[in-house]
Amino acid sequence: MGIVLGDNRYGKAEIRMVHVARSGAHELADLNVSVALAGDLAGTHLRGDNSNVLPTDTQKNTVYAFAAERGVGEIEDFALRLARHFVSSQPAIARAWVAIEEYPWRRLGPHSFARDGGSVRTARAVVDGDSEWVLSGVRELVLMNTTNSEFHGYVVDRYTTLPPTTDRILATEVSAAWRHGGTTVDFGQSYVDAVARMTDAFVGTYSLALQQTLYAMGGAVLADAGIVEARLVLPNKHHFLVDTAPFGLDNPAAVYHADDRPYGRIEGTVTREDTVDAPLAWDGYAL
Ligand SMILES: O=c1[nH]c(=O)c2[nH]c(=O)[nH]c2[nH]1
Repeated sequence: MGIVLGDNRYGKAEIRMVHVARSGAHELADLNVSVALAGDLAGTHLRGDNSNVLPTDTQKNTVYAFAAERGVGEIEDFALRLARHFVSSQPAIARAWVAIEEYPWRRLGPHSFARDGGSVRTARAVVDGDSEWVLSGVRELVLMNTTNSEFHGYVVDRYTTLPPTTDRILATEVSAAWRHGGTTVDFGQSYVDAVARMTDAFVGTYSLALQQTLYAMGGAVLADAGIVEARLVLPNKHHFLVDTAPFGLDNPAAVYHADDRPYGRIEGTVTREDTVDAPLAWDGYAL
């Protein structure tokens, strides 16, 4: 029976780089950069012929060198520069994926910062020959509505114990990513707007299901005409009312147990009607 080499890619993962821009008040970029390359790499797999292999160590150095030469700027632009470089400078490399996470720091002074507990900004640039895609995203965006959430009308079978509710806590930790229609975008402003619109949609939706809230949040991201597709993963962070009757106490929707597992996991994609799918942009992307 013959054995055939299938899809493969390789690269340096999780390059933790901190860049300090020192003109005026210092600017901090705290990044986690991952590179993956694909192309004519059969030789290394089949024979250990590394003549087409740009070492992952060199890829790491390239990330540092690009930051040293021109700074970082918006993470989408930095990812694009890197992905274009690997494809254009390496004849054997046909495709590059560069993913970046940016950790938030709050300014305390001209050269002082506190690591923020807030959400992580993400970006991914994918270059395949002449085709390019850019994704932006957010994760660890934790949101809660303490009312305006109901859940009822669902299927009831012999295993159902969940009571219907007309008033519950709705809480989630948003992981979302969205695809831009182009590559020339003010990514910083676009990110701020997308997160604000998504958050407003969570706050403003009277929810009959987290699925309904997801669709509203995805649609809010697509209110930006430059964004063509949004994918969201919303864990339903269940809050169960504690039974205080054994203590002779009322619990009028005040004391909850915040359960961490198991959780409902609601996933969805929202696209413009006329959008062409971009499977390579999302290939291997885990929200
Ligand atoms: O918003 C919800 N969607 C569900 O699909 C679901 N299932 C469940 O048990 N609780 C909820 N809540």
